[in-house]
Order: sequence, then C-alpha cells, then structure tokens
Amino acid sequence: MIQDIKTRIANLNWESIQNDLDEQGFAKLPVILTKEECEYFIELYCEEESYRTTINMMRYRFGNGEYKYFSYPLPEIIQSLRESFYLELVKTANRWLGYLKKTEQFPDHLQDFLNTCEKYEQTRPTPLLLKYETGGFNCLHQDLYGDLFFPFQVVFVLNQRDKDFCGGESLLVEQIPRAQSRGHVITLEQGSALIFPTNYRPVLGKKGYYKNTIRHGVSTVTSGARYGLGIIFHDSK
Ligand SMILES: O=C(O)CCC(=O)C(=O)O
Ligand SMILES: [Fe+2]
Repeated sequence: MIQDIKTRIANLNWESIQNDLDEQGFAKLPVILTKEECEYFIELYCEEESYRTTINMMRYRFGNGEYKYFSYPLPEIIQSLRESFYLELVKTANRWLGYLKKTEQFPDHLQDFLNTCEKYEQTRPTPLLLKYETGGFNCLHQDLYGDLFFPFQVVFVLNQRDKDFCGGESLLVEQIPRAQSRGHVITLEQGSALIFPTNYRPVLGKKGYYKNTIRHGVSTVTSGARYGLGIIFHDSK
C-alpha cells in the first residue's frame, strides 16, 4: 500500500506537471488517494495523540476553521507522500533556482533537506489536516516557517465537493510586480491535489525572470464540512 503510494506519485504525468508549474506556477493533479484513504484521514482528524498542535483559525484571524499539525513520526502514508512528491518537485525547485541565477541547489532526497532545516532550527513537522465547517474559510497566506523553505507545497481535498460540502474552492492570488493581482480558483475532487508555490513563481520577462508572489487560501464553505490534507516539505521553527 505504501509502496503503492510511491508508485502512484511516480506514475503521474510529470512532464505535463512540470510544464504546468513552469507556465502557470501551479498544477492540478488527478485523483490520487482512494475514497477509503480519504476517509481514514477524516477519522484520524479526531485522534488527538497524532498531533503536536491544533490551531483555531478564528483566534489568530487566519480565517474560520481548524487545523492540526501532525507530530513525528508521521503516519506512514503521509511520510510516503512527502518523500515521493519531494523526489519529483526538487527537480522543479532546482530548475527555478537556475532561472533566478541562484547557485545553491536543494538536495535530491527529503531527509537531506530536513537535515538542513535542522541547522536552521526548523525541526517541528508541518504536514497538517484542516477542517472547515459551514461558513469556514482560509484567508490568503503563505506557510513560511523559518528562513529555509521548499518552494512548493501540496494540498489534497478529502471529501466530496457538492455532496459533503459546497463552496470551499482553493484560491491562489498572484501579485504581479507593478501591476494588479491575478486570482485563480481551483476546484478539487475527493482525493485529488493541487501543487502550488509556497512563496513565489519565476516568470520570464524581457530582462530575464522576475518573481510573482503567490498567496493561497480557501473560499467560504457555503454548506457542509470540508477536510484537507496539506503536505509542506520544510519543517517549522
Ligand atoms: O485547506 C486548504 O485547501 C488550504 C490548506 C492550506 O492552507 C495549506 O495546506 O497550507
Ligand atoms: Fe496554507
């Protein structure tokens, strides 16, 4: 099953995903997790011993909803998702560094990147489950938890759109230098995912690449409850 997760990720159409990431900064993925796997996570949401921290979003004015960061060791399936997405996305991450004429490179394997995070005192795990009930939303934000960050993150929706919940679309807003911002609305089916930039995306201009800052959020859940699984690669201070 876990081996199977790795195969599922490796077998995605990475050529097309890499192209989407370069062209638009984000990539919508097909269904990856089965209904049973999604239900497993929704049930896991209530198992308090799996988490290091629970955040009430209203309390911090982050939105309306709740999320929980897993503690280490991560559930095997999340560890596998994190490792296998990293293996592919590190190629894009390093290509993007090249576009921006940066010489440093991210290591090929997640564990080596996490060892570097440790040097920056970023040792707390960041994968999380999120829950929004009717009226819930997530304000536009970025998830940078220290000086070191991986340029991509992945989010899965765990229940069925238009059946278990309405609204709750994924939002990306791109801040274009010296221009107005552009919004993207992405609807995700149960078990499908979105890859998006944690901080910015490089865009080719007349004088080389420049950066569009990107923030993400979730529109209001107009009925029902929406659960999500976020895979963030860098650890937190
Ligand atoms: O619930 C969502 O889709 C957004 C999750 C999010 O903000 C994240 O994974 O960082
Ligand atoms: Fe986020």
